[in-house]
Amino acid sequence: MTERYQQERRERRRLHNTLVELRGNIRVHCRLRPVLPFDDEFRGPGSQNSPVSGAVAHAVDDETILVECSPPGHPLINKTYTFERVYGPAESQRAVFEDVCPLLTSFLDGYNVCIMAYGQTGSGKSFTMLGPRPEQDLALPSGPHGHLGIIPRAAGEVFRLIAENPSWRLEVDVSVVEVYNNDIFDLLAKDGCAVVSRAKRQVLTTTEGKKEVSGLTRESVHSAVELMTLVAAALRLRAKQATAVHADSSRSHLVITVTLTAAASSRSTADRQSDQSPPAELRGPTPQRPAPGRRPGATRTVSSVSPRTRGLGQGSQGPGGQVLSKLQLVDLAGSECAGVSGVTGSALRETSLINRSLAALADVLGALSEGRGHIPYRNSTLTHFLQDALGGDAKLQVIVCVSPCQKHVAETLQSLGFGARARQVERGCPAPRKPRSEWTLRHWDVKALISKNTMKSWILAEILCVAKRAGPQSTPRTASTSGDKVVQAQGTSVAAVPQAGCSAPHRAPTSLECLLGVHNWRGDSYSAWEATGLLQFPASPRMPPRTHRPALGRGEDLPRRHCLLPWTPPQDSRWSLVPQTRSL
Ligand SMILES: Nc1ncnc2c1ncn2[C@@H]1O[C@H](COP(=O)(O)OP(=O)(O)OP(=O)(O)O)[C@@H](O)[C@H]1O
Repeated sequence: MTERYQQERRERRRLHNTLVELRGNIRVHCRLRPVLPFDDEFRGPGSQNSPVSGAVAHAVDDETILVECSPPGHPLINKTYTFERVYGPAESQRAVFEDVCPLLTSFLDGYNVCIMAYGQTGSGKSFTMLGPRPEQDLALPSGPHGHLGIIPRAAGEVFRLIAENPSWRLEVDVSVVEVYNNDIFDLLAKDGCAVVSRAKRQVLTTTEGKKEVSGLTRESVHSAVELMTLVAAALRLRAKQATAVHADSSRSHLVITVTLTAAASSRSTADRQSDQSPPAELRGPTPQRPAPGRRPGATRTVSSVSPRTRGLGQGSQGPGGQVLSKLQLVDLAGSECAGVSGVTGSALRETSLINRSLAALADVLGALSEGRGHIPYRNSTLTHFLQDALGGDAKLQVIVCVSPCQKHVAETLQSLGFGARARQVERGCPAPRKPRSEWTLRHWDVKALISKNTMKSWILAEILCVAKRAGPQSTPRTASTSGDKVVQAQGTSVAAVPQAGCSAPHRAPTSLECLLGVHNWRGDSYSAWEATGLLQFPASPRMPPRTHRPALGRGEDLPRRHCLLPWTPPQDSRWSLVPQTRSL
């Protein structure tokens, strides 16, 4: 019984996440840290009767958090908040990572992804993102994984996914910056003696309107250990300060950006042109092997010259340097009440600038959730820098970290309010960076297609159903056939995606060509679908009568009822997916 209940909960959550994604919402998870020894001194009188000593915030279930206390001289607080996922104090780092792990598959699929931890000082942001004291442990990804945070696990997962597909030819670069006192510092920059030093940088806008940091150092990495070694070195430069709340408080926002680029290929142009099949992610050398002309650990710098006339992928990176996707991992500085943290002097100024930048972040989310015309990204360097992730096409995951203690209840309520507001934001469906002709049909791509193509959504929904039945973890393999990229999910082909430049006049269009409007719906479209062998009506008569078929031009839209109502489908005539017999 309990197992069935858990199963249904999981299914409900999965469906909810799908909905969140379809609506373009920001996913928000909440993590409640345990009461820790350093909290003892903050235990308040209103929390004495709490089931967990000193705790006033409780994870009621895996979607709900309750804050309940009666601070002296204040009205009773009894508030619940719901998030896509709530982690209780006993939940492991692994559990947190497992929920964000699918985003890394999206990153490899060509989506921009941003994972961000938000919360008050000492609430567990760095613990969640990095793990305990990562700057002291250089061998993170290969060491015991018990307490590793999201960043080292993500590094391991990215390289694991790449290694799973030896035909992919990618380069992975990493940059690390901190936003400190409203300025950006490059934590991988080296001085004249090749010693890593902090160098001040600026946010610029590229020709495509994207935000980039000028002159930013990007180090090429070929393994998770290499990546984490750089991160650990950068962390030693990050601004820290002991406060009354947290002895090791970060005073800056840390942003680690992992960039996936198509590496320059050693093959001739003719060779490349004769290769019909590879999607964008298959170009260039494998990440384990350095690209021709690039040594391991090579540094590249984003040019600061004429940022408006030079995109990130051009000029500084050579012909193979097309940026495919970016993964931003953000450990924000903690909000804090100066009275509680007891800071003075320069630390007080830091606190004020941290709070101001976090307030600017909340303002941006507020403006986005209300659909305002003007979004105040430029009110702070942090929001200006993260503009693409917040309002752009990135899949954004926010993890709100909270303390269970009564002393921090005001900050906890503020953080939970921030998370609730972030959940209200509705953006466009995240778009992959790759050209449409190179899309690989995957779980998320189909959903993007559904939202763009209402006419065919019912058919796409069928495809999605089959893809889902194969399981969210299934990674479809791609292969080349005569001009089509066939996508497999656990041995069942779900659709064929047209490749660029293969629209031979007499060739039967593939199902997805029809779905995408590449081929119009006149004439033989239905039988053409059958001819592909990918989608078919199992029962006879197979097609709607000609008079009832939609006569539409390319790209025209048709409400679903026109397809379905005039024609009564024969019994059991749902579109079925035919197992692919071609060898892949
Ligand atoms: N879930 C947890 N389990 C065990 N210990 C935790 C957990 N979360 C946080 N801690 C511990 O609490 C302390 C504060 O956590 P952390 O450094 O991550 O806070 P923070 O939110 O990053 O603070 P700041 O913003 O001031 O840097 C650390 O000693 C950390 O190891």
